[in-house]
Amino acid sequence: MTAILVTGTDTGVGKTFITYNIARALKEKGIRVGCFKPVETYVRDIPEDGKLLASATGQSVDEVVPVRFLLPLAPYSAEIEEGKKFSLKELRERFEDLKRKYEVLLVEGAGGIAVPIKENYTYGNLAKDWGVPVLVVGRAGLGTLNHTYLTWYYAKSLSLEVIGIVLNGFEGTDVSEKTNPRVVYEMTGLKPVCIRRSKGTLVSEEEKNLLLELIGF
Ligand SMILES: Nc1ncnc2c1ncn2[C@@H]1O[C@H](COP(=O)(O)OP(=O)(O)OP(=O)(O)O)[C@@H](O)[C@H]1O
Ligand SMILES: C[C@H](N)[C@H](N)CCCCCC(=O)O
Ligand SMILES: [Mg+2]
Repeated sequence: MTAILVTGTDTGVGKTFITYNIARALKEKGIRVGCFKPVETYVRDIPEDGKLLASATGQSVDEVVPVRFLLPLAPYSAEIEEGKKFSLKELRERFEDLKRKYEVLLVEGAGGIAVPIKENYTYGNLAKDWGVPVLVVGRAGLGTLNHTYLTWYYAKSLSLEVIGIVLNGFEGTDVSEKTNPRVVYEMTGLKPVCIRRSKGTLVSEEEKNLLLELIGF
C-alpha cells in the first residue's frame, strides 16, 4: 500500500485541491483510496477540507478529519489557544488503521511542512515518524522559488523522500510563471507538475494524468 503526505509551501497553496483531484483520479481507476487530514483548524461547522476530500473518496468526514479546532491557527497553536489537547498516539493508530484499509492513503497536512502539530514537532517530523514520503504543493508565481526550495531543503534535511513538486495555480499573468518550473527543477532536481488555475474544483485530463504519474499510478 502507499501513503503520501501532501504538504505545502504555505497555507492556501492548494494541498486540498490537489489531494482531492488525485483522490478522484485514483477512485476512477478503481483504486481503494482514502484521505486523512489528522487535524483541521478553522472549523466553524463541518470541516471544509475534510468534506471535500470525503466527497472524492466516499469516506465519512469523521474518518478523514478526527481532530478539529475552531480558530484559524496551526494545530499546536490551536491547542494552546483553545485549551484542548489531542493525542498524537491516537492519530498514529488511526493512520495505521487507514493504511491497512486503503491501497492508497493521501494524508494532508495543515499549512506548510514546518507547521507545528505539537510543541517542537512539525509535519516534517510527523512524516519522518510515520515513514511517509512527501508531495510538495507550492504556488505558481513570484515567491515560489524561495518557498519551494526551503520546503524541499527542510524535507531533505529530515531525510524525507520528496516524491514530487506541484506548482499550482498558473494563470499566465505573472511573468515568473514562465521561468519558475525550470528554476525549481534546477534547484531541486525535481521537474514540477504545473497545474493551471481552474474555474471549478477539477484539473484537466492531462493534468490529472500528470498527477497520477507523479505518484506512480
Ligand atoms: N488550481 C486551482 N484552481 C482553482 N482554484 C484553486 C486551485 N488551487 C487551489 N484553489 C482554491 O484555492 C483555495 C485554497 O486551496 P486549498 O484549500 O486547496 O489550499 P490548502 O493548501 O489546502 O490550504 P490549507 O493550508 O488551509 O489546508 C481553495 O478555495 C481552492 O479551491
Ligand atoms: C487555518 C488554515 N486554513 C490552515 N489549516 C492552518 C495554517 C497554519 C499556518 C501556520 C503558519 O505557517 O503560520
Ligand atoms: Mg487544505
